[in-house]
Amino acid sequence: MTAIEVKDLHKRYGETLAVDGVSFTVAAGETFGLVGRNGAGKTTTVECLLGLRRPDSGTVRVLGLDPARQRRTLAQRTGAQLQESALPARLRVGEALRLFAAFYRRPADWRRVMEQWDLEPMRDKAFGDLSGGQKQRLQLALALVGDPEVVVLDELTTGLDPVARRDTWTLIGDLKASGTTAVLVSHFMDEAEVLCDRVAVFDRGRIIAMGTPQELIQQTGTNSLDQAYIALARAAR
Ligand SMILES: Nc1ncnc2c1ncn2[C@@H]1O[C@H](COP(=O)(O)OP(=O)(O)OP(=O)(O)O)[C@@H](O)[C@H]1O
Repeated sequence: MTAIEVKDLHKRYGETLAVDGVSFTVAAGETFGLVGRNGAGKTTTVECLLGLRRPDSGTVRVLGLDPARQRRTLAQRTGAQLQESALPARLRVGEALRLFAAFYRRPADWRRVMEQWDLEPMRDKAFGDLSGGQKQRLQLALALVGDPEVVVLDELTTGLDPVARRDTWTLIGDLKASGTTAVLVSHFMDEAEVLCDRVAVFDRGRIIAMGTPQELIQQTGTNSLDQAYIALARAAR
């Protein structure tokens, strides 16, 4: 079953062509990675998946719905952690999780999610007083508290310490085992290699390569996704 279908997506901001004919599908239960240089169009693409931006042209379907027209219905079935999203500074960790859970008709147990993401010790701490990595962990927990069928995680482990990063990989592994479809945007190729079933490499608004990490490694005659990515990015210049 297909969870996400993107066909010939175009999005322009004034003079900037941010997304220039992107197409891909993500199967239900798949973990799909979007990698590529700064400004390559990854965030714009995921914002179109979530209905936060309206495509100029092309088709986007998530769980069979059009995000631009059915955003509220879709929001019940999706979760998202986006770059630089902020919460009110005084909102406490426990309150944020309880509040977000209440947005959903069938949420996960927010207390359990709080424990999973190691947020229990800072339950009564205000968002504004959290460290960068703690904020990031809270954002990830909030993305998952609705027990979504599709989750979009933009820069999954940016700002996390090495231990929190590995813990996050384990939790994403659990998510995968539970059958959740995940779209990960990442600049860490080691992470994409371990977590993603398939990866799309973005460059200047286009997908220049797509496949399993192993396929991309073989295609470029390299030994890791990191090396494969660098070879692909250089060849595209
Ligand atoms: N709201 C906006 N207004 C104008 N231009 C924008 C806007 N958002 C993004 N852009 C431009 O669109 C292009 C694609 O940006 P986008 O954020 O989608 O890239 P990205 O691949 O997610 O980058 P990064 O890895 O740096 O997060 C960039 O050239 C960016 O400057």
